[in-house]
Amino acid sequence: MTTTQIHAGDESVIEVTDLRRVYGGEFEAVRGVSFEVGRGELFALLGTNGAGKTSTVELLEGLDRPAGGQVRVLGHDPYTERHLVRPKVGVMLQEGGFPSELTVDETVRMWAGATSGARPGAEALEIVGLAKRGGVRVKMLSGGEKRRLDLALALLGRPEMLFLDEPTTGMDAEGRQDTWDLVRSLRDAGTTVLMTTHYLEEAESLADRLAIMHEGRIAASGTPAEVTAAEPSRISFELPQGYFVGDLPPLDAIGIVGHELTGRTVKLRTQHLQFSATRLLTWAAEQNVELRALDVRSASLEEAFLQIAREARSQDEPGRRAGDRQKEAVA
Ligand SMILES: Nc1ncnc2c1ncn2[C@@H]1O[C@H](COP(=O)(O)OP(=O)(O)OP(=O)(O)O)[C@@H](O)[C@H]1O
Repeated sequence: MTTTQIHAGDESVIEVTDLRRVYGGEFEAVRGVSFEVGRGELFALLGTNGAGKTSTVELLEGLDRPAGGQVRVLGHDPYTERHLVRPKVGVMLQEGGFPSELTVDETVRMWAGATSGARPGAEALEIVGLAKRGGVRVKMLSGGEKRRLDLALALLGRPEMLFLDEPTTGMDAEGRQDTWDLVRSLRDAGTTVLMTTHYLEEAESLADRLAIMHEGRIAASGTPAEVTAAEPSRISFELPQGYFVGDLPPLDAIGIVGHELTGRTVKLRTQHLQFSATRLLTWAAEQNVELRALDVRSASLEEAFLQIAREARSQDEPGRRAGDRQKEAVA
């Protein structure tokens, strides 16, 4: 899928049109990105390292003037009308950067002083599960706890719109799950959320819609189901004793677009999972054989992401032959 424009529902909280960002007058980190985020939606921006996610989000936060294109957040230009946008927006940056000698309580108080209509600090700490850590110096917090503190600060102003830049980096599995529950509950309460993440499972679990960036452009976009639907599903099993791959029904006739044999384990890829699996199981029943270690699954977002990244890279290398790309797709 290579959609470059993403449409939100009825009311757009974020509208990005042909956005560009250039560093040092020559390096174009964001090269014509367009998408919309609707009110109450959770939108995830994914991408390879250096794809331009942070560069894009910083423009949405009004930290720089775009080199080209347009950004509207809550109906305003976040750079020239920052004073109108900032009070309604919560931002959790990748690096919080608050003084590490202060305690958690002192940090929250300091931040609340600079936030209009701030909720009580204790309430923000309670929401993120840091209520009992108020007296601890920031430098003594674990990486995951620091991310929770970042989130508490972003929530102080009861934001309509929340920017989360890699919100669960450094958290253990439980902390990550708690943060996911929290982000979901904020979204369910009507907060619009735009997050970047390296964890594809996080995007798959949380995002209503997402975009995958590669080298400054959107390479794929849609709901997690739409993005993964374009990728082949997998069927794997152990070849029954005494059988060879050639004994299976003709693979192209049952919708298989790629196969691999490792020892006796067969891995098949198909765009028509139900059709291929039914034909294969019918064959097994007719042969009266059991397909041991049978595993049938749709593509995960991770597989879709890796494939999109591979395709994007191969398009960057026009000298590569189409056959090479096919081999990679089968692997
Ligand atoms: N201040 C800067 N000056 C020059 N180049 C920059 C600057 N900030 C980022 N870049 C470059 O712009 C590109 C996009 O960077 P950006 O941080 O937006 O990517 P990202 O998708 O957020 O990456 P990551 O997943 O690694 O955080 C990278 O090539 C990066 O090296």
